[in-house]
Amino acid sequence: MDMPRAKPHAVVVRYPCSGNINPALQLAKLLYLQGVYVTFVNTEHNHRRVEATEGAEALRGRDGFRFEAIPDGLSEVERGAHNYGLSLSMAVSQRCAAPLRELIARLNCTAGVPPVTCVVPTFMMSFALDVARELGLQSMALWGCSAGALMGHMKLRELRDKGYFPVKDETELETIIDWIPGMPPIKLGDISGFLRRTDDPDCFGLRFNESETSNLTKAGAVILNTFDDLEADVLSALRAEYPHVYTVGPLGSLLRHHHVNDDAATDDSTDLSLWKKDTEFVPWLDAQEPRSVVYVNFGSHAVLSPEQMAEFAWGLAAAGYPFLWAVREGGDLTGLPSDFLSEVSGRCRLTTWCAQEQVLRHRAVGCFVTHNGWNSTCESIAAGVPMVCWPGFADQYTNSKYACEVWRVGARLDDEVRREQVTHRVSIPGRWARAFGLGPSFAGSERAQLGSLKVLDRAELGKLDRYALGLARARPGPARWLVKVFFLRIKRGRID
Ligand SMILES: O=c1ccn([C@@H]2O[C@H](COP(=O)(O)OP(=O)(O)O[C@H]3O[C@H](CO)[C@@H](O)[C@H](O)[C@H]3O)[C@@H](O)[C@H]2O)c(=O)[nH]1
Repeated sequence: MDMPRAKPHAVVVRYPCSGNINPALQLAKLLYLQGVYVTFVNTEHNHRRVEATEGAEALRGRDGFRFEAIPDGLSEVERGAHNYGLSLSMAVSQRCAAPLRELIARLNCTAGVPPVTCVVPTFMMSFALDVARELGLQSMALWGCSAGALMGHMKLRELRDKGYFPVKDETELETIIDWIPGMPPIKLGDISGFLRRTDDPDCFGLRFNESETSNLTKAGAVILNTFDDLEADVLSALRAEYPHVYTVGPLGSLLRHHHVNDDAATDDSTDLSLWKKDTEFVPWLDAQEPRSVVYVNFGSHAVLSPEQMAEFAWGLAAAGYPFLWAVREGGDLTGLPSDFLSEVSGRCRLTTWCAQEQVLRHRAVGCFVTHNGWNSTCESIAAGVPMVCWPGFADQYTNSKYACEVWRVGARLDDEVRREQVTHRVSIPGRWARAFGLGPSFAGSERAQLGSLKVLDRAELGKLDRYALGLARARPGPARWLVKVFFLRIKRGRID
């Protein structure tokens, strides 16, 4: 008599920075909703942080979805050091393989838990791909950034070989690179923020990104949190070189689709955060005019100097719009000029770490001043909110380039931020909104100023979201792969 087949069991291992937590959890939850047993692995440090912000209950998991933790290999001295991010990358890549092996062995001996069949690491966790190969397991790597950023990263070695970097001075970052397949002509400095490191061309970050990108080819499949209609050209160029590249995004949209259609998905206990999420801004937002609020949030890594804080503060103040500004580090406002808060009293709401998707989807929000982390970029596009872009490192320059020049849903700030430019840029979407009758008034002369910025309206942008959802239901395309091929392959053990 045939024994019933055990459920496939995916171990999702995410890089321990906050930007990864949402897409990795969304993917894990989608796998779970497709009947895959999921173990979601945090580092012990982040596991404790999530417990502290969300409560132990949030990590309890449920039948078929468990949370586990492995050490990140970082000593407390290293954790407190200035270059914490680099030490973390080094420690994770060199010291986490053994704990992961032990975890998989323990899971395989746990009663009621099906044997592990697949390892799903996020980018920068390629040690997990080696562990999978060693144990004879399938593997898929989640690239949490855009296809454009992946193509740029894939070309780092070639750029080095062709002598484009190390750059001698910053003007060379303006060099236009027009030979990367599928990509529009792009400034060297927009291909990856790491190329901007003129002081240390051999920096660990750049080398690590280079090697981790080429290690992606060790995975049975590389899955991207994007969708074909957003990045058609670069995706087809990528697939010509790497046939195992698949699009599964926007993961947030797909999950929302499940929330609508699947009662089992409505319990959202896999939505976790490393910071306590502020939702107290909601009544304040409710009281604002439609599309009148400028939302400012530079994600989980950016640390602004006091001078940059002052330029943003006075630039926002002069624009005259109400604004919601996330100032991290436990609400440390020491960087803000002392007379600033009294100047903007009543139309400024400060927060620390907020429920960003909720903010972006609120009718009062008309513009997003962002660092262009990929998740923020996708969330803004899906919510139909135009962006004012101020990228700071890594893939954020590529995302900003696409947002401003390819999709034309954003306007870029200079690297050296100036208050006048902040005022001007955040005003564009506001004026544009009024032009379309969404705000109180429109002065005809302003239309000319809008000419250079073709911002789509919220309804048009919302189509992107709906289109992605449509694909999930019926149409051939990226989400079809997620829903059908991906899961069937995992279930049948045919990822190769
Ligand atoms: O107050 C906040 C701020 C952010 N978020 C969420 O946190 C995530 C932030 O992700 P992202 O916009 O990608 O920014 P980072 O955290 O800075 O992301 C890192 O990881 C990304 C890929 O996952 C890269 O694209 C970025 O360059 C890198 O900085 C998003 O889902 C936001 O909704 C909140 O919920 N509340």
